[in-house]
Amino acid sequence: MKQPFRLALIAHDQKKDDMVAFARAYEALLASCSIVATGTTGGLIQGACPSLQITRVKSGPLGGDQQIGALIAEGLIDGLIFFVDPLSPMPHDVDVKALMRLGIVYDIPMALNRATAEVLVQKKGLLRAD
Ligand SMILES: O=C(CO)COP(=O)(O)O
Repeated sequence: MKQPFRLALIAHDQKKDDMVAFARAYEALLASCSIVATGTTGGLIQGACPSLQITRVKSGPLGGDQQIGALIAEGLIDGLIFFVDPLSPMPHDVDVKALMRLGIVYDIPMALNRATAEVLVQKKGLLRAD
C-alpha cells in the first residue's frame, strides 16, 4: 500500500496568511499527506482546512522548529514547506537555520517560498521516494 507523503508545514507570522491561502488552494492534494506543523501555523491551517490531518508540535520559538528538525534527522519527514519571513528579526533565528541545515543535510525537498512550494506539490506530486 502506498504510504502517505510526510509533509512539514511552517510559516512565520508575516507569512501565515500566505500559508493558509496555499493550504486552501491545495487542500485536496494535501489531504493525501500526513502533515506535521508548528503550533500556531498548524492551528490556523486546521481551522481553514478541516479535511487535513495535522499533527502539531510546539510553536517555533518554543522548540517547534527543532522538533521538526529532529523528525527530519530520524528520516520521518519527506518534504518541508516553510514560508520564511526574510524581513523580521527572530529570537529563534538559530533554530530556523538549524532546521534548514538539516533539510539540506538529509536532502529533503524544502520549499522556502510559495513559488517553490507550488513546484513541489504540482511537479513532485507529493510522492514518497520509498
Ligand atoms: O516560528 C515559527 C517558525 O520558525 C513558526 O512557529 P508557529 O507556527 O508556532 O508560529
